[in-house]
Amino acid sequence: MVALKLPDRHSGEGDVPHLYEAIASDLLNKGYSINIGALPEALTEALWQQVQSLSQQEFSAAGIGRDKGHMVNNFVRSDEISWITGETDTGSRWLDWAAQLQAYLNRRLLLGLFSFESHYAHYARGDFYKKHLDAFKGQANRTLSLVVYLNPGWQPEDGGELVLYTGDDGHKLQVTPGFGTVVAFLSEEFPHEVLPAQRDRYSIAGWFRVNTTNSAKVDPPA
Ligand SMILES: O=C(O)CCC(=O)C(=O)O
Ligand SMILES: [Fe+2]
Repeated sequence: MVALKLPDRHSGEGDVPHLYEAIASDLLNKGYSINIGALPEALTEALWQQVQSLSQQEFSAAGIGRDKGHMVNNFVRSDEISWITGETDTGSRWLDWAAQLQAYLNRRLLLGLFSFESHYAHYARGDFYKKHLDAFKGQANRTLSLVVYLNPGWQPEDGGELVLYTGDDGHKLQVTPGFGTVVAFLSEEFPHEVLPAQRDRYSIAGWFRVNTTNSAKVDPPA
């Protein structure tokens, strides 16, 4: 008798269109998407291994704002970050996964996402990130925020939820930072915060940008 092997949705990084489509349709309908434990398991495991192997030296205090405006402000956020590059196998697998998501969203939603940057974040016990927006309206910088959590066995009493303010009426959602959960939201639309956790909390935060190199100069005059 021939044993049929059923495809395992989480067996590899190849089977991603289902998740990409879930994110695309959620963004279209609501502007945000929450997918519990949805990142391919092998990739989540590898990222978890990597974040655990980073030494304290490879993390630095997270700042607010970019370039000259960049400031470390422990009143707003107290986590530490480490930028992800394609120099390691795991880093490049993650960046490939994000690039495929970018390509899918551009095809499906015509978002015109152009670049992606991301970092690991470590919130030690008690760390937080107060309510903020990842981008400011009118400055076409960060368009889509993406967060993935790397915390096996997270319990409700561990805290550390992401609070996403989804409505003008103050309506909010709380997301448990559980292993492989993937959250995406339009950066200009959704204020959010990270509540203090009772144990170490690991994540990746990333942002897709549109191309801001002065399109007026590049486009031919009408
Ligand atoms: O870790 C999270 O849940 C969100 C992090 C965040 O808001 C940020 O890094 O901008
Ligand atoms: Fe944020």
